[in-house]
Amino acid sequence: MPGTATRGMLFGRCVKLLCAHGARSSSLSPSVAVWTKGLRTPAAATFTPGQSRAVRTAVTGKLVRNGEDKKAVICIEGNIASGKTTCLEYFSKTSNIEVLTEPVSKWRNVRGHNPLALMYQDPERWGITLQTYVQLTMLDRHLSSIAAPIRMMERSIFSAKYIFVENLYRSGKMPEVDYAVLSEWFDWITTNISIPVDLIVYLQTSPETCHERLKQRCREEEKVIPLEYLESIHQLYEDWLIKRTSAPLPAPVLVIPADHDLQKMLHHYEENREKILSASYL
Ligand SMILES: Nc1ncnc2c1ncn2[C@@H]1O[C@H](COP(=O)(O)OP(=O)(O)O)[C@@H](O)[C@H]1O
Ligand SMILES: O=c1ccn([C@H]2C[C@H](O)[C@@H](COP(=O)(O)O)O2)c(=O)[nH]1
Repeated sequence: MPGTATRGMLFGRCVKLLCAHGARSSSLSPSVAVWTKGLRTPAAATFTPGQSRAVRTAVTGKLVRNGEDKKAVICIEGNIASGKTTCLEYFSKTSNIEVLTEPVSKWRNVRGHNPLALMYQDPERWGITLQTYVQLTMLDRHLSSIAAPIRMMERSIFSAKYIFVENLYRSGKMPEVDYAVLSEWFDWITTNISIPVDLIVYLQTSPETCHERLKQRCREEEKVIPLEYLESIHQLYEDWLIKRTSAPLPAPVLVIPADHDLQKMLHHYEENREKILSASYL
């Protein structure tokens, strides 16, 4: 129909936009890899041996970043200050693993603005602003090219939506229209773009432990976080990853109790190393 963009055209435009942004922006990873829209029929695949970025197909019909879909993806999930960064730091010393921390520095400074601080000051006004940017930067993290065969990420686009957006909405701090717009974006992204996750490692802590560690870390924006906020986040994580009643699970879950002191946690990580890395054989 004249003047009406088809889903495919919109999709093509979105990819071009991503590429154009990557070419001139310093804040998101450059999107120079070849992208293909997975075909619905595997038999229709064209594959040229020897060309790692040749056209590949997927049975899902989703956009696939060539080559990256073969790599194992492990997401470390948990409450604020549960020890995710510390865990990633530990595994960063392992060859074959590339760790991708949460892009918190971007959330604290986007072109001179601090949406993280604004959200904590006035969630009703700035919740959508922060979470829109979180969604974009997490998507960028999921789609970035890495050299290593195993990608270990701090959180995911899924927890941004299922935990943080959900928490703002359910606590009455996000207007319904903001929630609807964010949900439309999230649904479009997850319907049209392949975001594979092979394993979720859940660092399970009590909200009290996180509150203590949060105070110890002393991040300026987070000084206003009360224990009740961490309790809500904890409950949402438990519903998603343990009770499995709230939202779809993108991958199997490995639970690691994480209230212990640092020494014991490092020991637990070592004990679970094989289980975690076996995600790369899946
Ligand atoms: N097992 C632990 N015991 C005590 N303190 C810890 C432990 N793990 C991390 N910390 C400290 O708690 C704070 C939050 O840890 P961090 O790894 O930054 O959490 P996250 O990335 O989940 O927000 C940091 O100051 C860190 O040094
Ligand atoms: O979707 C999100 C993800 C994170 N945040 C906030 C929560 C914390 O204040 C920081 C970073 O979290 P860490 O657990 O310390 O890594 O970002 C959010 O508001 N929305």
